[in-house]
Amino acid sequence: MATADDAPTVPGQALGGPGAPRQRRESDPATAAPEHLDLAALEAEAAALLPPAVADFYAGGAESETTLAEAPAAWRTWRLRPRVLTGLSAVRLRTSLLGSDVATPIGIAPWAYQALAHPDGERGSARAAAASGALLTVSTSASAPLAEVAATEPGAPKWFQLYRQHSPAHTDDLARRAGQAGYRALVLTVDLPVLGRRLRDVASGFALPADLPPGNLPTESAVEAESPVWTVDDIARFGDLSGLPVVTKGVLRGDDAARCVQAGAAAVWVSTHGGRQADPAVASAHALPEVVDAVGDDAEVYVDGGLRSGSDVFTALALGADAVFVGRPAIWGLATGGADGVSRVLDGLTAQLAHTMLLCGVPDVRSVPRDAVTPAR
Ligand SMILES: Cc1cc2nc3c(=O)[nH]c(=O)nc-3n(C[C@H](O)[C@H](O)[C@H](O)COP(=O)(O)O)c2cc1C
Ligand SMILES: CC(C)CC(=O)C(=O)O
Repeated sequence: MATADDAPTVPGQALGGPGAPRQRRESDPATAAPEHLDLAALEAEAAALLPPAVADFYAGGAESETTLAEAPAAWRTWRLRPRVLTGLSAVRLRTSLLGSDVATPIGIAPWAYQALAHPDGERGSARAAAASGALLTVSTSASAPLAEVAATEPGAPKWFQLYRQHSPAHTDDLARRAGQAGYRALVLTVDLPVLGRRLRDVASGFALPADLPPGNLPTESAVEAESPVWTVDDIARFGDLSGLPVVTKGVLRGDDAARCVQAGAAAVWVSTHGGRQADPAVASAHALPEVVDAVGDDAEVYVDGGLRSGSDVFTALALGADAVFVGRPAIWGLATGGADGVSRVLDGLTAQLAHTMLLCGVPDVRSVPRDAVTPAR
């Protein structure tokens, strides 16, 4: 429902109000109707299904995990200011991101090695994104080749996330191939000049299994294959190589955002990399307003990190984000239910967003007013 074109979202029908058909069991988070999405239960279910070291790799952050822990709480430092008596009975969820039409402003963040979570892997995420009308960002460190993921639901919009490789020729080749394969933007992840110190992985001895498909990487050790330093000149260079608009992911400061846009970035993506890089880093929810102010109308702004409910998403949109992305919720969906599990997460969060919009009297995801939220006192 929530992803239908301009179809109205009516609380009584679409959000499981009185008389709404109930097709799935409420007690099972993996099969619950979207409005009953229980991410905490899904997270626990995923952790129980996965080998402990893999579960820790997905769940973990860097250093003291302060940023990781604070991310969801930071969204909850904002409060909704519902507008009443608006007569609103339907909301619009559809929007456009760098010219691609999407049915929801909630996309899938790039995350590595998806075959470790479920055999559906990245192709499953691509099917889910297409089914939910959501944007998919595919990691350089995918466990499937970029062209194969692009060819899964080829009509659905996908972006390719680029890490710089040891070999400049390999990095250039990935950028070119991303453009040729039909990706619609190139996302340079700029917050990983070195890998964050992830103590859970040290403790567990996490290592990639020898039989994990190499995807886009020429060596057996994907993490060590990266030599990840970007400069601002790379924005124009990789835009030219790929023929794609460039997004810089991992920006937390207004001055950096302005530099990116000046250098030609079409969008800036506020992110702490899921608390896996600098720690303790400012929460995305607190960095977002500064970046939005610095960018103005010159580029799009996205955000990720700790978004776990429709009201979190609503807050991000009110603070000026054009779209949000989820990492771990998509991981939990894939681990517990493959492609269908990812779709349930996307549809559930989108349904929650629609619900919040109705409660707050906001008709359109493209224009959630800044004064729809206020700091908690
Ligand atoms: C297991 C895992 C793998 C990730 N792999 C990548 C990656 O390959 N490239 C990238 O740019 N970001 C990567 N990220 C960061 C995500 O894109 C995203 O910024 C983060 O997960 C958002 O926070 P959330 O998990 O709280 O939603 C990864 C995150 C996790 C948890
Ligand atoms: C290959 C890794 C660097 C993937 C990643 O971004 C992460 O684990 O956070």
